[in-house]
Amino acid sequence: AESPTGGRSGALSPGPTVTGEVQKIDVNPPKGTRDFPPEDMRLRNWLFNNFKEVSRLYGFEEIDFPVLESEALFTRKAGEEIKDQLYCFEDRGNRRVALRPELTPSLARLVIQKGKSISLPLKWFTVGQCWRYERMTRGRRREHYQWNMDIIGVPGVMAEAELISSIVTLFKRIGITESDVGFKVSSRKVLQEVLKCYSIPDNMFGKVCVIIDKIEKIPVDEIKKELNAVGLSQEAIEELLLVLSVKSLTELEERLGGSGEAIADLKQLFSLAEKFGYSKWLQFDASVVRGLAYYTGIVFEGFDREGKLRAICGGGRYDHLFSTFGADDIPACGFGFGDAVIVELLREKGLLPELSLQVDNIVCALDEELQGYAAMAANILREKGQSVDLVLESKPLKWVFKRAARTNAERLVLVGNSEWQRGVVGVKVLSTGEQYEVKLDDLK
Ligand SMILES: CC(=O)Nc1cnc2ccccc2c1
Repeated sequence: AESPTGGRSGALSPGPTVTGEVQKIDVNPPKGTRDFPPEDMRLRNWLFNNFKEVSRLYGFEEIDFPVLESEALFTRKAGEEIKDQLYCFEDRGNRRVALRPELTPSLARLVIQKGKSISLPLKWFTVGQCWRYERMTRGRRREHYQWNMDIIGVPGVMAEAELISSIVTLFKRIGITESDVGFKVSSRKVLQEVLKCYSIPDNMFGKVCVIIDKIEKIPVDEIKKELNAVGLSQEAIEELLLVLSVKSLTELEERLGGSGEAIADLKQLFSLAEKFGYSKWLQFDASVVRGLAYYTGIVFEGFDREGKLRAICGGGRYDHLFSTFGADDIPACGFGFGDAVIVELLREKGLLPELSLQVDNIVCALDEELQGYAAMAANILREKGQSVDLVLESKPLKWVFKRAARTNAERLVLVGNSEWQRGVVGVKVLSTGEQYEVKLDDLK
């Protein structure tokens, strides 16, 4: 790297400048963010490739959109934490923008943008980085990656059943079973039916759900206070909390009566779970509401049965998100699956995969003037689809063997003078120690 005064210098320590010492930069990533050096990147790719393979198995199409969005996409007025922690700012064009805290609003924006030109149902997925800005306190991460799968245009709970099935498939692929995790399932229509009895206006629904989602995070008195503050009567609050503590569908039916949509949806979902073969993974839990204001129906979250970790994934139906963006409503449901909790779970269960760097060949010239021939050998191997780590400077053989061991190279290909004269190269199979010479063209 050229230092400002043209002297040679290492990559990180620019030489002295004309005006004096240059301040050494901070080599750590910004607060709350992570780097992915090779080893971490191998684990991330392993996880994301599983996400993508499951999406393919379910016939979903991959989409993407900018990490930067108009702030307006996320300014819902339901007291959500995701809005309080929005990573937003004014750009140089004085536009209010935000680093997306979730992916669903972008997906809805794209669906609306595509409008009539797309035929429903849509099955779209993406894996994207999401951001939040928390005051320096909690030292929590400010970014994570989420796998999202969404089905747009299917009103029936077959869509939710299909989505949960895809998550079960993911879990099985990475070695997680129903003894490790489960899904808590409920429907926000339960809350809706209760609130309707107390003539709570619809626009309060999202707010009430966001408050109730905190039921296991803050004291119940605080919940009552917040519910009271948004206008719920004492009686409504008591009834609500009672319904949320219901432990079974049967009990719920007794309480709500068997005619409501909530019961019908949940019964159908549990019977479909039977057919999909993942009944053992599901349990009804009336207290599950999820913290996003736009859910309107079935909601679910994946949890670890030891109860040590935060929700692994979560999702549900959001039939009115599109109208909040000024478009006609389209029935929709989806889920988000983060990249953090699942890794903690795999670590706990000793299921983290051993992913080592692997290269098929290390190719090395035995002396300087043979570099070009080493490049030719590398070229031939690469054209055959073989990976080659080409030694780019003249190095002692000891160094080459050390590197071959570190990179788990399959073979060492040595380009030597006398061999080259005879049109061959030396090959050493590192796992067996077998050595042989071979014509360049016969290298395979
Ligand atoms: C465990 C974890 O990293 N959670 C996390 C980290 N970053 C986020 C960023 C935006 C929204 C949710 C987020 C959640």
